[in-house]
Amino acid sequence: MELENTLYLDCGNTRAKYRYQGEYGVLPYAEVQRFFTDNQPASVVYSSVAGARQEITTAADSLEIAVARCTVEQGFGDLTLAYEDVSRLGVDRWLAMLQARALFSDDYHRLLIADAGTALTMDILNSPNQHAGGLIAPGLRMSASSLFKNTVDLPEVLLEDAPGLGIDTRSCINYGVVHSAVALIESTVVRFGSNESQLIITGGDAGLISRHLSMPFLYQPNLVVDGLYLYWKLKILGETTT
Ligand SMILES: Nc1ncnc2c1ncn2[C@@H]1O[C@H](COP(=O)(O)OP(=O)(O)O)[C@@H](O)[C@H]1O
Ligand SMILES: CC(C)(COP(=O)(O)O)[C@@H](O)C(=O)NCCC(=O)O
Ligand SMILES: [K+]
Repeated sequence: MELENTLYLDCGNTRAKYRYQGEYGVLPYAEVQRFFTDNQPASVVYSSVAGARQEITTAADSLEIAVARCTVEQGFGDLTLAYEDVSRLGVDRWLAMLQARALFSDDYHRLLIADAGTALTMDILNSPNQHAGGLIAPGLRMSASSLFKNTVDLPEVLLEDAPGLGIDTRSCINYGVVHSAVALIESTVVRFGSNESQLIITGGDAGLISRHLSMPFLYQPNLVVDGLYLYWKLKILGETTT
């Protein structure tokens, strides 16, 4: 499989993100077939937090495109994962860690990664090759919708920026949801970081959250899909050198 005409797809719980011929985008699952037909990638490499994705295998089969699926491997690239059963670790979290290490390969800091997608996850690398562990919390949209679903009187809120304390129900929900994520990220950095820590933030809600972070951070919108590209590059190079 070649690298550049390969379509890289990171499939999250909400939607897929792609990297193709150096470009990035969001791909709703309903549009996978059309995207494959229009672009005719030479091959597809994908990661998925929800098992095999039928939209991808069906579209690829119909156009005779080769497909490979990325799964978590303990020790890959010398990264030791904190999970005993690494098959339980979300592949998106793993790819984010692989890419974060690559970004700081020359100038190493303790790395803290926050991925604000459907769920909000964090992972901490104490040293380049050592995953210390992480956390999983509800994502912003999920938090807002759980308030709506589990109460009589709260409305469904479309999240937006939360500059100050709420002055009506919607703005109170907005503030509470956005700032609970901000507070979780900041407290995790304070607790598990060091003077040399680097916070990296990605995911669909990273923009909304990072506006309120009172500490330095690096925004990497394509962290996971770039990690998938890196994974595949290492896999291919590894395969050709052995
Ligand atoms: N246009 C959008 N469609 C869906 N989610 C969006 C959109 N814009 C922002 N979001 C937020 O981004 C989250 C999904 O982020 P994303 O990183 O794509 O998730 P995942 O990797 O879990 O599929 C949603 O839960 C929502 O809070
Ligand atoms: C925690 C997640 C739901 C996050 O998924 P996402 O928000 O990217 O859709 C996903 O990484 C997952 O299903 N993980 C498996 C459980 C674990 O990581 O322990
Ligand atoms: K996530």
